[in-house]
Formats: sequence, C-alpha cells, structure tokens
Amino acid sequence: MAPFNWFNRQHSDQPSAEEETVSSASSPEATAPAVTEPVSEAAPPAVAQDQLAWAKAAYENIRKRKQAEQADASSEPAIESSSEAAESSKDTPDSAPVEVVEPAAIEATEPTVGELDPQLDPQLDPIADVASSQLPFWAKAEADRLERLERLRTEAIAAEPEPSATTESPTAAAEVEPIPDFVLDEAFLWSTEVLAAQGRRPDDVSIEEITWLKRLRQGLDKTRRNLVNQLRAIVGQGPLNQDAVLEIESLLLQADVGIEATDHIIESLQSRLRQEALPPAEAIAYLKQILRDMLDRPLGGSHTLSFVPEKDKLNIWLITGVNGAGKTTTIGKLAHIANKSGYRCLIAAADTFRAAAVQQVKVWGDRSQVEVIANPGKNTDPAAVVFDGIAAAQSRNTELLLVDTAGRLQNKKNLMEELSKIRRIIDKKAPDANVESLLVLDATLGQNGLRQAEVFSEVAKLSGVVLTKLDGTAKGGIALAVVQQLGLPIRFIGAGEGIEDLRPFSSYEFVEALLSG
Ligand SMILES: Nc1nc2c(ncn2[C@@H]2O[C@H](COP(=O)(O)OP(=O)(O)OP(=O)(O)O)[C@@H](O)[C@H]2O)c(=O)[nH]1
Repeated sequence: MAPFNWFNRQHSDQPSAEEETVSSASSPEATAPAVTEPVSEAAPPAVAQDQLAWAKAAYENIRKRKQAEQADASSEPAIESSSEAAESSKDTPDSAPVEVVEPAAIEATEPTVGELDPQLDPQLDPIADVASSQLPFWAKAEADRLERLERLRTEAIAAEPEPSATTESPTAAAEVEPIPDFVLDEAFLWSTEVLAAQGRRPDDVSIEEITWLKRLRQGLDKTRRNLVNQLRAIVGQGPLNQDAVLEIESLLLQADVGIEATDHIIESLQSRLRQEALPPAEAIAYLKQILRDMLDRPLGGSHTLSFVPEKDKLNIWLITGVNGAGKTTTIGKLAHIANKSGYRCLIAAADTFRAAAVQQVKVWGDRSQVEVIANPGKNTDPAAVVFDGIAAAQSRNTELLLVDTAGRLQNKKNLMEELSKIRRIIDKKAPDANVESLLVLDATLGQNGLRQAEVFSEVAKLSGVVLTKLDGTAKGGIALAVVQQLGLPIRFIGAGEGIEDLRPFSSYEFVEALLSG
C-alpha cells in the first residue's frame, strides 16, 4: 500500500463540496452545519445507516486490496524466514502485526458508556433502551455508534467471501478472516465517519489513513474524554448559560488552549448565546466550528490547497526548533514523503553546533533515501553549509531542500544572528526559491512550547508550525494557542517516531479527534 503521497488525496485538507459550503459559511454566526458533523452526534437514523454502509464498503475495499497485495507477495519468491520477517517487521512499527481481535473479544475491550463518562449516572444503559427518547443526546449517539459497530463487525467480517473461498466447502465462507493487520473497532468506525463527512469515497481510503486517524485520536484520547465528558455534563443541563460557559473556560485552560485562545472561544460562544439558547448537540457542533475557524484563520479563513512544494522549482524549507522538539525526525519524515511523492529532495545539515546532530541527520537521510549535504569539520559555519546545499540543489535541479538549523535557545542573540545570516545567504544565492521557515514544536510541552515558539517567531520569520509528539501526552490545546497567539498556520503534525508518522494538518480531523467521543 503506497505511503502518504503529496499528489493523492490521502489527506483531508482539501474541502469536499459539503465542507466548502461549511467553510464559506464558517463564520461563528452561521449555524453549525449538520452535514460535516460525523453521524455520531445524534444523527438521524438514515444518515447513521449510510455511515454503516460507507464503513462496510471502506472495510471491504481495504480488505480486497490487502488480499491482492498478499496474493502478489505470495507469488514472489519468499526472501525471509518467518523469524527474519518478524524481525524486519519490528523495524517498521506501522507494519508490526496488530492483534486480530475476534468480534467477541472486541466486545470485551469496547468500553461501555459508563466507563466513557464516569460522571454519568451508572444506571444509564443506553444500549438497553436505545429507542428511549429520554436519553441525553450523547448517550443516544453513543448507543447508536455501538450498535452500528456491532452490525459492522458481523456484516463486514461475514461479508460475501472472495470467489476463491466459495469454491471450497461452505464453511470456508464463514471462516473469512478479518484483515490481518487491522482491528475493526470503534476507532475504525470513527475514522470512517471523519473521512466520509469530508466527502471522501470508501474506495479511495487506505489502511495508512485509517491507522493515522486512529493514532491521532488515541494521542488525544485523555484530553477528549475529559473535555467531552465534562462538556456533555455541562450542555446536558440544557441551554448553555453563563455559568456553563465559565465551566467550559476552565476546561479549555486545562487542555493547554492558553488564555488568549480560550478568551476568543468563550467570547464566540457568549455572542451566540445572546442570540439564542443552544440545544446540547448544536452547542458541541458550534464549539467545533469555532475551533476549526481558529485553526484555519492563519490560512485566510478558508481551506487551502495542501501545503506542498512547487514542482520544478527550488523550495527551501528551514526547519527550526529547540533540540529535542523533533526537528531531525521531522526532516527525515518530510524527506521520505517528498521522495515518495516524486520530488527531487536534498537535506542540508546546518545544525553544526553538535557533531552528533549532523550524524543524526545523515541517519534519517539514509532512511528516507535522500542525500545529506554536510561539512565534516568541527564547528563549521552553518551558513557555509546552507551555501553548499543551495549550490548542490541548483546543480541538480532539486525541488525541495530541507535545512536543519540550530536549535539552541541558550543564547537568543546568537540564534538570531545565525538564522538571519542563513536567510541572507538564501536570499542572495537563491532569490527565486520558495522559502518556508517551519518551527518544530513538541506538543507535549504545552504552554512552555508556546513560549519557545514566541522566541523563535521573533528571530526566524516563521511561516508555519510542525506539531510533534501528538501520540504522547500532548493535550492538544497548544494547537489553538499557537494559531491564536502567533497567527501561524499548523502545517504538519507528527504522531510517532516512525518515518510514516507525519501528515499534513487538517483542522477538521484535529477537532474531531479532540471533541468527538
Ligand atoms: N513519540 C514521539 N516521539 C517523537 C516524535 N518526533 C520525534 N520524536 C522523538 O523525540 C526525540 C527527539 O527527536 P529529534 O528529531 O532528535 O529532535 P531534534 O529536535 O532534532 O533534537 P536534537 O536531535 O537534539 O537536535 C527522539 O527520540 C524522537 O524519536 C513524535 O511525533 N512522537
């Protein structure tokens, strides 16, 4: 299965027709559109049924592609013993076999509604009386989703067997296995909802995309559970009032959203409240719209085409950030995507402060099969490395030159001078190049990361942010704080140490991962 590629629509920042409507009517004053809310937010049964059909089609398409790949692979001579294969699969975490969980076992691991919402009345058993209209909207949505998931498992896994299976005994059909590397769980259903709500077709969805969305959602799991549980308790009390809004304010601050972004969100909510009381489902949908508008605002308020290097032209991306934020890893991931997307790419190892940093960049260059331009001497002038990198790029018609720069914050003045000198070299040596200056920010640092970003934004003429480590303990609110306080767009997010664990940022997917329980 092809990894993420800049030229296919394997990510969702391209607005679908529906989403375009949303973004053009996306001012907070507009009523939150139902069309882009995943069906789990108490959608009418017909939409839920469509969603189930979509999920089944996506699962079936992925399974057919997987089986075709396996058939191709089995027709090639075996090159690894099973132990070697197990060994090699350890190197690429994404391909590490994920347990194939039988539907019954999935039942056991699927958290019940009570587990999801500890503050909820444990007597509530939405599955038992799903028809009951007395249920709060979120409990009904939860029950709908669990019911859909159950049907998805039974219908999708027991779906029509492949033609090869029908020629064998009738029992063969019943033994049609689920996709070996793929768990058909609640996160799968959520991922298909997010992709379907953005106008994607079930036949163009890949395992990588679903895996990515599951990992993003998992990384924000703790924040989401806390936010959603408490939000539901607040909005479940009826129309939002001022006390409720103040409770939401403290929730946002706990999620690392920061004062400025929180104030903006609260003001938007209150201005809507002055117009009319918000029913619970609309309150959460409206809050999502506010967050999406904030995240898209640095892009001019509407969706933008993917942030991709211009073909047949020199693009120079300066990668800045403090040591440990994930700069080198991000350079390796970007080089990998560029290489797989058919760009001629080069890396310039201009973080010469530590010899180990140059060596580390070379390791990622090998992994992504992209050449690294470096000066072996000690304490080489970074600007000289950039000069050599540009010269090499120009002589080879390179399209993307990734420049690893110094990350030390110890001395802001030196850092400023070094980055300014690099920019002067670029402006002089490659005046026609498209230059981006991306700050790599460790999302787990929360507000501390924001202070780092402010320092860099003063010295490095930043044009965007890469948020890393969203698979870790990040609360996620830093994304809103960065766009609100620095006015910088988030261009990519990293959610893992593997070379595939970087995707273009999608405000829609991020907000769904943050707020869709
Ligand atoms: N879990 C997780 N770890 C990450 C991610 N990105 C980077 N890391 C890890 O964070 C650590 C620092 O990453 P580097 O790329 O070396 O960071 P750097 O900014 O280049 O720092 P220096 O190497 O000191 O210059 C490494 O252990 C990476 O594997 C991510 O998205 N998720």
